[in-house]
Amino acid sequence: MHPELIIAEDYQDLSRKAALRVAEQIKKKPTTVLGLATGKTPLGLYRELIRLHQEEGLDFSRVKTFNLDEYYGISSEDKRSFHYYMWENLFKHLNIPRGNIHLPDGGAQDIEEECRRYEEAIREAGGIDLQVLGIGSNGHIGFNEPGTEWGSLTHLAQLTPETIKDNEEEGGEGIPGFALTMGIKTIMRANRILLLAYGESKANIIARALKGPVDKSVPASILQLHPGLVVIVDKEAAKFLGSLT
Ligand SMILES: O=P(O)(O)OC[C@H]1O[C@](O)(CO)[C@@H](O)[C@@H]1O
Repeated sequence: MHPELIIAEDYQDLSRKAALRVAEQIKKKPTTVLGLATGKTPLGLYRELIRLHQEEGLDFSRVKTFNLDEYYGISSEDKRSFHYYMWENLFKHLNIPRGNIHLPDGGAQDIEEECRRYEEAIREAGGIDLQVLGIGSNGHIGFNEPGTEWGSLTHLAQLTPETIKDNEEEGGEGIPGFALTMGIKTIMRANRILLLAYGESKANIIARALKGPVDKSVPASILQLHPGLVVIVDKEAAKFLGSLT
């Protein structure tokens, strides 16, 4: 069946199952290039990866990472930045060399150049082996909001009021209105994609993304066309998936 759909008991189970997939990938290919996401959803996965590193010796010394996105107009030291989030929630707990970690630079002066540089860095690393993805309540992936072109590469995106509101609920007031994000095409180029979602609030959008028409109004719906898509959701987020299960 396509995509591979795994329904977890709860958030902890989802996080463990996702971490096992990431760990398997790293064991199979120690030089794995991971695509990483921020937001609430991957926090449990990151905690579990830290545990696997600390207790079971999962080795990140040759792993490379590329994050999906970063807010525009704030520095990487800013506590609202995804640099800060990633450092605090994952990187500082692992044995990954700093030089192997990549995020778009939201403080870059020349945006177009920064976007080109980011695409080039992904290409030079050999492309993304496994991309971890969450889904926004409006179906966005990375910061590719509804209407984004399927052929988009890394670019400056304007966030919708809905996304700003969601992210302020998580990250506090004053979230920038723009971000640098991998494009839909950048994401679709990954060899494998691990899409994660939990909770009732994601049930509707997950069903539209996986069972609805492939349409730009739901950016995540393009994932139906990805041959290496693995979806891990908890029971609540799976509520409307019906016949897919
Ligand atoms: O996991 P959350 O917090 O629901 O966020 C969903 C998605 O929204 C973003 O944070 C961007 O708004 C993505 O990076 C994330 O995957």
